[in-house]
Amino acid sequence: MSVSVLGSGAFGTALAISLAGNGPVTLWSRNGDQAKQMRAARENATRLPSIALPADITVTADIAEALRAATLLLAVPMQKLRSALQDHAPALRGKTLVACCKGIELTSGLGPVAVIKESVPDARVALLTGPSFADDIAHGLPTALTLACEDTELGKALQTELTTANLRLYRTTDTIGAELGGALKNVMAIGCGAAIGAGLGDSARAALMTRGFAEMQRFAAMRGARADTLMGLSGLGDLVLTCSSELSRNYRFGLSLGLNQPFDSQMTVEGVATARAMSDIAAKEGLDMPISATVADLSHGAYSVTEAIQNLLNRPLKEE
Ligand SMILES: NC(=O)C1=CN([C@@H]2O[C@H](COP(=O)(O)OP(=O)(O)OC[C@H]3O[C@@H](n4cnc5c(N)ncnc54)[C@H](O)[C@@H]3O)[C@@H](O)[C@H]2O)C=CC1
Ligand SMILES: O=C(CO)COP(=O)(O)O
Repeated sequence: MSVSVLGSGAFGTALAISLAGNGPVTLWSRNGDQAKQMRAARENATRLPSIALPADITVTADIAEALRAATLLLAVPMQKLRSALQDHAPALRGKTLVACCKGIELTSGLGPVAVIKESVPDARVALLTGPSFADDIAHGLPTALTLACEDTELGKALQTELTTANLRLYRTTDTIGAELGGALKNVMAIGCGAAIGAGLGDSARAALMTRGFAEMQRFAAMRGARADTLMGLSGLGDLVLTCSSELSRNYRFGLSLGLNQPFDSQMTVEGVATARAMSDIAAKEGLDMPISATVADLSHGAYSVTEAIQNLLNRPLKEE
């Protein structure tokens, strides 16, 4: 089997670097100039500077070249996934499409697996998610991720194909639970970053992580996820990583809110749109999701971090 990665940002490039240890990989960029630069410099200077691209990676902007592979990893931001698929939908028919993005689509309220099924109905769909920074993967540091696929046999084949020397894949058939863990932890990471940025301390962060996890579990259960999936790498594992490391862009975005400092608008911060999508859905379903709603409002400048915390602290007392 052969693999291509569509999307040459931080995560797509890191996955290609890791997979090149297994054999040839094609890394596709929609930007011809960027592909040319990466081919010449053998690095992704904007997203993963100073990390060499192994010789087994072919960088291309020619989609036909990338689509020769049977397995395609889709490493684009969640809010861009549908348009990326629509651009090439006829050629994607029958392919195995592995979503590598984390989020809920704002316009539809759907996760990546459902968006792929709608956009390319006869594709074979899976999801790769879990705690991992692109930088760590690209440096060959040990990482464990979840490969989620409703079809057990396809899941096993992909687990074997996409496991590399330093990237160990676990398998589940619960795509809903796996994609919601990855999507919702970004919302909580923004909240935790904001709390730390505003000087509220590590105890406040622990409270936000724990009560945020309760919201993740509530939301995932409403969508039909298995409870144990949320306890695994794709849920709790990624929540812990993202809420506690400044390598996370969602966490750093939160920090900037707490510190009242500007943030680079070119940076992919998936939790902003997902917080909005998640709290809109929760409101419709009558689910209690105060932290998510607060993060959604905070991210759009509705109030300050201090006001947000006061709102959360002043809620009626309840059982844990
Ligand atoms: N960076 C990381 O450490 C990790 C990222 N992820 C997830 O991977 C996804 C992508 O994130 P990054 O690679 O970090 O973002 P990035 O901002 O570094 O790269 C995104 C890439 O997608 C491309 N793109 C955007 N719209 C496109 C379209 N319509 N068609 C084709 N390509 C398009 C951009 O040109 C860019 O190369 C996100 O959902 C993120 O949550 C998951 C795990 C780790
Ligand atoms: O998903 C990630 C870690 O698992 C990357 O987090 P950020 O998108 O916040 O950088």
